[in-house]
Amino acid sequence: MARTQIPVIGLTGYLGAGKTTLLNHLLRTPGARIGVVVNDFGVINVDAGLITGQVDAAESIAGGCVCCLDDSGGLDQALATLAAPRLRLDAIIIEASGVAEPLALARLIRFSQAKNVRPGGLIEVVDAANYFDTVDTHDQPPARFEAASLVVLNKIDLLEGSEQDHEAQLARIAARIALRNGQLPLIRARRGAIDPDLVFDVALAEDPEDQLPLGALLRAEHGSHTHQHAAAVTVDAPEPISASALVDLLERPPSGVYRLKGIVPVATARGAKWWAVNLTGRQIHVASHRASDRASNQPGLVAIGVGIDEQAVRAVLETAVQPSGAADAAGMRRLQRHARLSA
Ligand SMILES: Nc1nc2c(ncn2[C@@H]2O[C@H](COP(=O)(O)OP(=O)(O)OP(=O)(O)O)[C@@H](O)[C@H]2O)c(=O)[nH]1
Repeated sequence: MARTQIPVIGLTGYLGAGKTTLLNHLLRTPGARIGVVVNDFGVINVDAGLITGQVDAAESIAGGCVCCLDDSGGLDQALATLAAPRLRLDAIIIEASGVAEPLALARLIRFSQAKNVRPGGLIEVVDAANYFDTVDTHDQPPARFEAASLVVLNKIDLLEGSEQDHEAQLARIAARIALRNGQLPLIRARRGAIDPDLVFDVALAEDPEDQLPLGALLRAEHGSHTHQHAAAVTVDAPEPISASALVDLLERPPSGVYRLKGIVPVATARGAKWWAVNLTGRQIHVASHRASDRASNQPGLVAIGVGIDEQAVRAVLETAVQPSGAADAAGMRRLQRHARLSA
């Protein structure tokens, strides 16, 4: 699938929750080309020292181009540099410091003027073993969960008591988070080991030919991580579909689906028009898709999530991609509105 726009992913979380650990895990994704913004801009204070070493290591290990900026420019400048086509990055990750304000980071990403990038969601890392001593110490659960698109309940190896106790503790945390944001998907992790498929697509599945066999070793190590695997459900959409059905799907994705993406033909009064759609959490990004970008693309949709009911998700996707002969003016207006908000 063509990646005309690079997802910019914010990594937030209370001090010590495990953001750098999770970032380093993502940086070990075989074949991934990840740009990391390590910059101080306003409220975002990145612990550049910690990441720089890892980024250097990831660059030589993964064979991917991992960029590390330490200029004093703003976020847009950093994103514009990283989005240069020659870098062919799969994703750009911004690790915010523990004291950064996730809502401010979400806004900065959302309103970035940099070209060729799109918001890729905000991952909030939580120390599950110390949740009520760190991030959630007041009457109300913190507002940061309103900005997040995925919560990683990290450090589950440190939960105390029996397995039953663990489940009870995690359920208490989930209930608190739901008070702020009932839509937020939660996944559990040890040492930030989440499935990278939840976060970005890797264009390069193989090691480059001049690569040391280190890549294969790393892949083996990576495969041994005990993370919750993401499941993907794919449906084809060879015929033009209804704009309303597409927008309904994006606005109300099936339960557990964290990402939804694809390229689909939409029925209009002037024939089929192509659209690239991307959903991360509840964040919708749609853009009309040029014919020249289409040659290598299979029209269809892919839904990704952890612990999803694959059959139920497939049924919802199949309903959305039902061929539609008629143009649907009301649906097109909704789609165009999302496109304007995405621009
Ligand atoms: N036992 C355990 N330790 C973890 C886990 N994840 C991270 N850690 C440890 O927790 C400490 C903090 O992790 P970091 O990744 O540096 O956390 P951070 O959120 O980047 O921290 P700040 O940048 O200071 O906010 C480190 O010592 C990690 O090794 C986990 O799942 N289990």
